[in-house]
Amino acid sequence: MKLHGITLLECETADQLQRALRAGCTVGVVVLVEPSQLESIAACDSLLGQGEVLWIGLIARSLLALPAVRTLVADYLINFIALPAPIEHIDLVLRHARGMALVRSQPRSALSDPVASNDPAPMVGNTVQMHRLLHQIKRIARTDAAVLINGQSGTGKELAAQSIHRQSARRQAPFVAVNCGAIPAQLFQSELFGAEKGAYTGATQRRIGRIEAAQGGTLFLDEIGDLPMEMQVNLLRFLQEKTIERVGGNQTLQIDARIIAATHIDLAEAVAQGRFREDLYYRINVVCITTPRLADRVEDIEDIARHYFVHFAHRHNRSLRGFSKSALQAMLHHGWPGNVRELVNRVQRAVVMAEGRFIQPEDLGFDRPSEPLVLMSLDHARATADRAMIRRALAQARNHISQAAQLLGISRVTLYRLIEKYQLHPQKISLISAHGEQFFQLVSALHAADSEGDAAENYGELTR
Ligand SMILES: Nc1ncnc2c1ncn2[C@@H]1O[C@H](COP(=O)(O)OP(=O)(O)OP(=O)(O)O)[C@@H](O)[C@H]1O
Repeated sequence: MKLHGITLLECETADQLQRALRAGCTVGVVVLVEPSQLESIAACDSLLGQGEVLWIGLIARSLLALPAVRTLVADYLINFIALPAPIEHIDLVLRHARGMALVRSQPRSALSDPVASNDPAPMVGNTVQMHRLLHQIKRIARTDAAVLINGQSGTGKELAAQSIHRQSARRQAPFVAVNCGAIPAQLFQSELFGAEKGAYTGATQRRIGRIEAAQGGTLFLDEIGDLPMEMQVNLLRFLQEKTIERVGGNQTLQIDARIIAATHIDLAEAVAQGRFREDLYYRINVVCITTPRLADRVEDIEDIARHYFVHFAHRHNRSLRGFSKSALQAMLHHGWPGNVRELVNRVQRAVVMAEGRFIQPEDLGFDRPSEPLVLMSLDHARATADRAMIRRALAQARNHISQAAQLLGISRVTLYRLIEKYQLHPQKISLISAHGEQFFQLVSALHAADSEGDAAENYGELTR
C-alpha cells in the first residue's frame, strides 16, 4: 500500500514479514499496543533477527512491564518508544535509525579495519598464564636459539611460533610451516629438501623444498613427534650441518633458518620409549615453552570469544550484537577439549547460524541450560508445553497450518482446535519499509496525523 508516497508493508504473518524483509527495507517498526500481539511477534522472532533491518518498537507503556516485552526489547530492538509519546520524539528516534541504517550500508574499508587486515592473528589473553607465555615469547624472540613448543592441540602453538618470528630479527624473511604428521613418507624427502628436475618420475622442473624456502627466516616444524624414524635422521643431519642437498642433486646448499618445533605429545616419553631420537630431541629442545590449555585459563574465554566474534561478524557481514548471558555461561562451563581452535570454530559457526541478535548457547552447539523446574499442576505443565511447541511449529512452518500440523504429528483439525483453545492466532505485526528519502515523507505523514489526536492511534491508522 502507498501512502504519501511511502511504501507501507503491513505484515500480519511470518510469511508476509519474510517477503517484506526480502524487499530490502532498512528500518522496521514493531507496533505493540495489545498483549495479544505478543504471540505473533514471538512466532516471528527468528525473522526479526535476520538481515540488516534496524527495529524500533512503538510499545504501549502498560505493556513494558511484561517480561516477554522486555526480552523483545533487549534482544531485537535498537530503540523503543513508550506510547503515547510526542510525535517529535518518534520523529527523532526514526531519523536516528535511518541514519544508522545509512552508515551500516556504506561499504566498510578493509584497510581501516584492523580485523580485516592481513596481519596474523594477535594472541589474545589476559591471564597470568598468558602473560607468562607472552613474556617468554618476547625474550626468546631476541635470541636465535631452537625452540620447542609443547601444548595440547589447538592451544596456539603455531600462533606462538609466528609471534616469535614476527618479533625476531628475521621478521622480514619467510615463516615456513611444515606439518610433519601430514606429509606422506614417500614425499617427505622432496617436500622438505626439494628436488632437481628429473629426480623422479613426474619431476618436470626443479622444486624448492620447505627448508630452502625458509632461507633467512624461520622453519616451523609442527607435530614433530609424528615424524617417522627414518625422516628424523635426515632432519638431524640438516640441523647439525645447516646444509641440504635437493633430491637428485649434488650441490650442497647452506641454509640459515631458525628452527621452531611443536608437539602435542610428550617427547621425553617418546624418547624413553625409543620412538623419537634422543639426539634430535636435544637439538630442537634448546628452549622450551608450553602453551596452556584453555580450560586452565577460563578467564580468557570471554576475551577470545569476543575477539573472534568481531572478526567473523565482519567477515560474514552479520550485524549481531554479541553473546547472550546464557551463551557466556555455557562457554565458561564447557571443558574445551579442542582448546582455542574449538572456541574459534564454535564462534564462527554461531556467527553464521545465529537467528537472533544475540548468540545463544544452541548457536554455539551447546544445550540450553535447563530452566529451574517450577512446581505446577500436570494440566498446566501440558498446556505450557503444548503452547510452546505449537508456537515453534507455526514459526517454523511460517504459519502454514498443514505444515505445522505435520511437524507436530497431529491433524489440521486438531491444530485449529488447539490454536483456538490457547488463543494462538497469528496476530498483527506492522512493518514499515522506509527507503531513502521516503523515510522523511513517512515522518511528515506522522506529523500530519499527529494533529488529529494521540500518536499511538495515528500510527495505528497509518499502518492499518
Ligand atoms: N591466544 C590466542 N588468541 C587468539 N587466537 C588464538 C590463541 N591461541 C590460539 N588461537 C587460535 O586458535 C586456532 C588454533 O591455534 P594454533 O593452530 O596455533 O594451535 P596449535 O596448538 O598449533 O594446534 P595444533 O596442535 O592442532 O596444530 C587458530 O585459529 C589460532 O589463531
